[in-house]
Amino acid sequence: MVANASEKFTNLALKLFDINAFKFGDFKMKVGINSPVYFDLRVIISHPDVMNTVSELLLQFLNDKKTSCDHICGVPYTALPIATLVSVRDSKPMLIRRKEAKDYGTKKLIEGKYQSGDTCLIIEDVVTSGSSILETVNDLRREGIVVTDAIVLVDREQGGAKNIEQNGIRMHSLFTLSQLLDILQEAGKIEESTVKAVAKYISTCQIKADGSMVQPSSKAVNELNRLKMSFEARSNHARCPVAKRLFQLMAVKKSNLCIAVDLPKVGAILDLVMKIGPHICVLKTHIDVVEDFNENFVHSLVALAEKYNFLIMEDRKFADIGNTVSMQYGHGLYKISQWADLVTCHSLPGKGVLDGLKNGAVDYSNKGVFLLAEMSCRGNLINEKYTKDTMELAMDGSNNDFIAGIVCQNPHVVTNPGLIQLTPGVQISNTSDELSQQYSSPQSAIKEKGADIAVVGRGVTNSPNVAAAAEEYRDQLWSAYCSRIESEDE
Ligand SMILES: O=c1ccn([C@@H]2O[C@H](COP(=O)(O)O)[C@@H](O)[C@H]2O)c(=O)[nH]1
Repeated sequence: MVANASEKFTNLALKLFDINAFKFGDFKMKVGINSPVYFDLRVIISHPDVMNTVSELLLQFLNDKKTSCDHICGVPYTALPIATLVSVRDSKPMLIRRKEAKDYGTKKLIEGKYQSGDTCLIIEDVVTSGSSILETVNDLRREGIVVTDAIVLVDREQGGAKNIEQNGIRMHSLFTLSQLLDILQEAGKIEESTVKAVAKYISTCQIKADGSMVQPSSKAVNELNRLKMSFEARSNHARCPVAKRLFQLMAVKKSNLCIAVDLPKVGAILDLVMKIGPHICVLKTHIDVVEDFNENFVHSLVALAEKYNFLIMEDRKFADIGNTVSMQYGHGLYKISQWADLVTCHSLPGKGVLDGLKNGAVDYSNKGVFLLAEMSCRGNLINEKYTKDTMELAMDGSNNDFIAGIVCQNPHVVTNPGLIQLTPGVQISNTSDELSQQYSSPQSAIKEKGADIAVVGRGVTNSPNVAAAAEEYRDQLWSAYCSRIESEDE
């Protein structure tokens, strides 16, 4: 069946969300204020079907508006490929505005064949203040080219249209931010609280063409800053059912403590879990260090998890091709998928590792994954690009019902309030061990590193009184979380 125009718009909006062309959370903007919504339409060049639809809808929109022109010019850089497609579809010659004039040859700023008095339509991906459009318009006008209209894919509704119109240019948009929010909410992709948070931000954060705020005194608050949100509120933003459950469990139990039970004997593990169970939200295992593993052990562990209301995470750090990971997760001696609510996984193999995990679970709707974006040990080889690419994988629309959170060490990695930051390397009395592990205090893990859940291993398991130690860590971590969400500072 062929989609009608309105279905095409809706489908495009949903597809843009799924490919991460825009996201919700806490993002630093050019104007210096953090925004709850961020557009990155550069990603669409990796999706020819999206490029095709965008150019088709732009052309249709322009024809409907009867906007005529001699040339088309995209604002560099993101809009350049879009403008190229529209130019080809419409058989309309293109102009390219260089960001800097060449310092050799023709030294031209505007490339393409034109004459003074020709008309040109501007194409842009996203408009905030409109300053990028105006820079392009000014250079075209200096060459005598007449510009009266600009079309953008998304208008963030932060004053750009007005700023551009004050310079004699009509601005058209395929989508306004409000329209996108409506479509996403209608499709169940975002919550009402997200829509409200964005609307509040937009109304307080109108921007002039020079980048300054219209009302500099008004405090634009980003209500989607996860570091300031309660776990209850964040449970509404979780796309992964296990993450939702974990947020709620943490709020009810007032615990953001995960204990790593890296002990070799099942008896010792079960004995410890009975003592620490009341204080933890997650119990983390390394099942392959257990010397006397047997099926009864995992049954007992699951029973204790039910009794004390915590989730079980197997820190397997899967890192192989999908087929191998599928077997490691669902089969073998440990049959991890049968008893662990959560597992950890390296992003190194890419999407295939997640597909493998999904394949290895009988029903992955009650399972979740924490992706490793950073590690706690000194000298680890993870760099910024790896961390960023890991987050792209985590945010991919096809995985977000399976990704419960991220293992990392700094507060800027997780921007989405629906994802949980898990931070290992926490101890009160030591700052390192002899094998490169690095520790921070419970307060520093929560308030400086941005942890939602802190992982404590030997800090508890080596204590002569594990129950008291667990209680101490739990109290310190929970009060650091309460003070983080209550404090006024950014
Ligand atoms: O970057 C990472 C990832 C995982 N871990 C795991 O956490 C615990 C830490 O134990 P401690 O005794 O508190 O050092 C352990 O199970 C690691 O495998 C990590 O430390 N760092």
